[in-house]
Amino acid sequence: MAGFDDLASERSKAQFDVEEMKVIWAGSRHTLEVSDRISRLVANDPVFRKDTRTMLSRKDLFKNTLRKAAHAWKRIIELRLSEEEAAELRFYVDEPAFMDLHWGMFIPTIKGQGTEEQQQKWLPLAYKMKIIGCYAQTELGHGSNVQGLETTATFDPQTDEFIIHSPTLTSSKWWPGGLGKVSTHAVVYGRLIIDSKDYGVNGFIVQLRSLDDHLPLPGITIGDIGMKFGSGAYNTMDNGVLRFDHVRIPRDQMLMRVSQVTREGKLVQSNVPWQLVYGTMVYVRQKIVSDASCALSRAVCIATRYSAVRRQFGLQSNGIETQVIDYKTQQSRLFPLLASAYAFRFVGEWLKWLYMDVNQRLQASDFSTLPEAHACTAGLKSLTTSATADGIEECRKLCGGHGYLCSSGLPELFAVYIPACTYEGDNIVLLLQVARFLIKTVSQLGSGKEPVGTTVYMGRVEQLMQCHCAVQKGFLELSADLVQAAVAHCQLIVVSKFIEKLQQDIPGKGVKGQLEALCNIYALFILHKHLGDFLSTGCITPKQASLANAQLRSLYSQVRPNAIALVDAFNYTDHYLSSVLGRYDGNVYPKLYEEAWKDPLNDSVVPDGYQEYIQPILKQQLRNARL
Ligand SMILES: CCCCCCCC/C=C\CCCCCCCCCCCCCC(=O)SCCNC(=O)CCNC(=O)[C@H](O)C(C)(C)COP(=O)(O)OP(=O)(O)OC[C@H]1O[C@@H](n2cnc3c(N)ncnc32)[C@H](O)[C@@H]1OP(=O)(O)O
Ligand SMILES: Cc1cc2nc3c(=O)[nH]c(=O)nc-3n(C[C@H](O)[C@H](O)[C@H](O)COP(=O)(O)OP(=O)(O)OC[C@H]3O[C@@H](n4cnc5c(N)ncnc54)[C@H](O)[C@@H]3O)c2cc1C
Repeated sequence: MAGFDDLASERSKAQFDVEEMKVIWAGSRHTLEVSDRISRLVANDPVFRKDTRTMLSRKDLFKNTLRKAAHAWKRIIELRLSEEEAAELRFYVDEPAFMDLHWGMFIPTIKGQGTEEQQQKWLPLAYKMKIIGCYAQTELGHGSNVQGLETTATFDPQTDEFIIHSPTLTSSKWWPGGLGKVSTHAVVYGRLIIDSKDYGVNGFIVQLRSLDDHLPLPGITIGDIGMKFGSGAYNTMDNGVLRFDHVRIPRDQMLMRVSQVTREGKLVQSNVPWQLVYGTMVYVRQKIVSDASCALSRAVCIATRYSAVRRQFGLQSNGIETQVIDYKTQQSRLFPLLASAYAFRFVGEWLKWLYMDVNQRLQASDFSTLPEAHACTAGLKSLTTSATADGIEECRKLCGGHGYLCSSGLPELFAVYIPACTYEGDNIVLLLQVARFLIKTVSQLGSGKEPVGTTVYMGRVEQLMQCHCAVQKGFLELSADLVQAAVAHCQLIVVSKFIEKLQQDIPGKGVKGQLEALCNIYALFILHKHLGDFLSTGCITPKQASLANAQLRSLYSQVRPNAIALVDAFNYTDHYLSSVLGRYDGNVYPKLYEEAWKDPLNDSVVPDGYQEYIQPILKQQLRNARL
């Protein structure tokens, strides 16, 4: 039968050791073992089913998410899962929920911005989930412009408290995940006011709901901000709205690693840079880059398997049509995405290392690499999420009409993924940060300060000094071009990190060869996409451009027999993929047919509403016909 045979035959053609590639993708043999074990644990647990998610009402969907989160937490305790295993469990449960913000932002903020004492007080409560926290920064009126936040935290020396207040409608906190219905606490960002003087934005731990009956505490108005894009998708999350009416908190609930307010109301700055108030965002952006390769590889896995099963036109001598994966146009759309998934995986690994390195340095009061860590996390978050969002949509189109069905898994994946281009920093705003960093680096070239890290190449480009003079005349005027320059800088990082990966010891028959092909596809595809820029700046000649395109076509042919094995190496379970088109066994058509009958519309042969709305029309037509 088509599908079973097709994928089995594809797998037999692979020219490399798939099991070794799985290790490369996972990062290590140990990580592969953990991820494989936990993915099966989730797939075999009926509480974690997700096949009806897109058909549930918001209330049912949300309650079901609470059920899953509680069950996940129970399993984590019962099985004594390590932090690594718990994170894998969250990944395979595959459902955005309040837990993400509690573990992913609330706890890291206390760790990064709290003093030792504050950590000792709050972290044990948070780790045991005796309190549940979220990250309340964005307001109705300001998200990107953090320094424009309006919430106030005014010090009252009489009582040794801060008074947290929302002075305007636009100062209402708006968007924080987990806030709407679940969180008992939040890190709230607001303007520190002492003696009528504004000292800018700082973080404060604020209790929102009673730990007894979950009702909002006095002075607090709180709720969910409403349905978001798509069915299922991010609607499992209670993104919330929050207003404060002169809510009092003890002074020691201001996060005081960066600056402290004394009992007398004096502001004392510590030796750490004030930018550490933005530290959680660096951490989460780094995480988002790692996650981009997961979302993209998932879409690519579905589209690649389906492209090998789907046949259209080109009747062959044996009487069967051509697999759509054999069309060069399909390959030229699909294989660059396959290469991007691998490229993002490796740059994500590197970024994780960079983040750990900067953290270790921060502990030792070395703040020198913070600007680069900020630029890299901001830029790569922007590049990888934009490419992944576009890539998922391209995979939907690569699957033709069936890609539009929820049962393909692609619509929900797209809907849940696209806010990544906005949250944790709008992608254009973040690229402007990279542009500023690049301009600053260029401006220091003449002063003898050698560029380091990802900007080391700048020391070799003489024309850059002239660029700097031009940019000095108008950063805002040139910002659209500067954003392109920032993207180019980030692409260079992605390609360099892929090349560095290839320089490592890579065991397994044929594995290195496949990765080299993918690396070359990624680099040449980027060149192809921006051919105009490369030609107009004289970086390459027209002859080189045409050679590069010929090389790209030949690389597609090289990857073609290995395509299915390259997506098998992601080691995704059918539960995780949740796609009829991407099934491991390729049994697409019978399952698509079966799936259709599960739709609630098919519960009855004659639909609800027939007698009210359809029958009268039909009868009317009958009368008109008689007339
Ligand atoms: C079903 C359940 C299962 C249960 C299982 C349970 C187990 C769970 C286990 C694990 C789960 C873990 C899951 C983790 C997942 C985490 C997912 C999170 C999801 C994300 C949700 C989204 C959250 C958000 O969106 S939060 C809000 C984010 N907001 C933003 O990003 C705002 C963007 N704006 C800014 O960052 C700034 O305003 C700005 C940078 C744009 C501008 O800043 P500014 O006004 O101060 O101006 P400047 O540009 O002048 O900057 C000044 C100076 O600072 C430097 N700078 C800026 N930013 C930073 C930084 N971040 N770090 C360091 N330095 C920075 C800048 O370069 C300037 O420096 P100069 O030297 O040039 O002065
Ligand atoms: C699903 C989701 C979850 C979220 N979770 C949280 C959370 O848990 N906690 C939290 O605090 N926040 C959260 N947010 C908020 C999120 O961080 C902000 O929406 C994000 O930072 C973008 O800010 P904004 O909405 O103000 O966009 P805006 O800044 O209003 O952007 C609108 C447009 O203006 C452009 N723009 C803005 N400034 C500039 C500039 N200087 N130059 C050029 N163009 C510019 C942008 O590119 C964009 O096109 C979440 C958002 C979403 C969508």
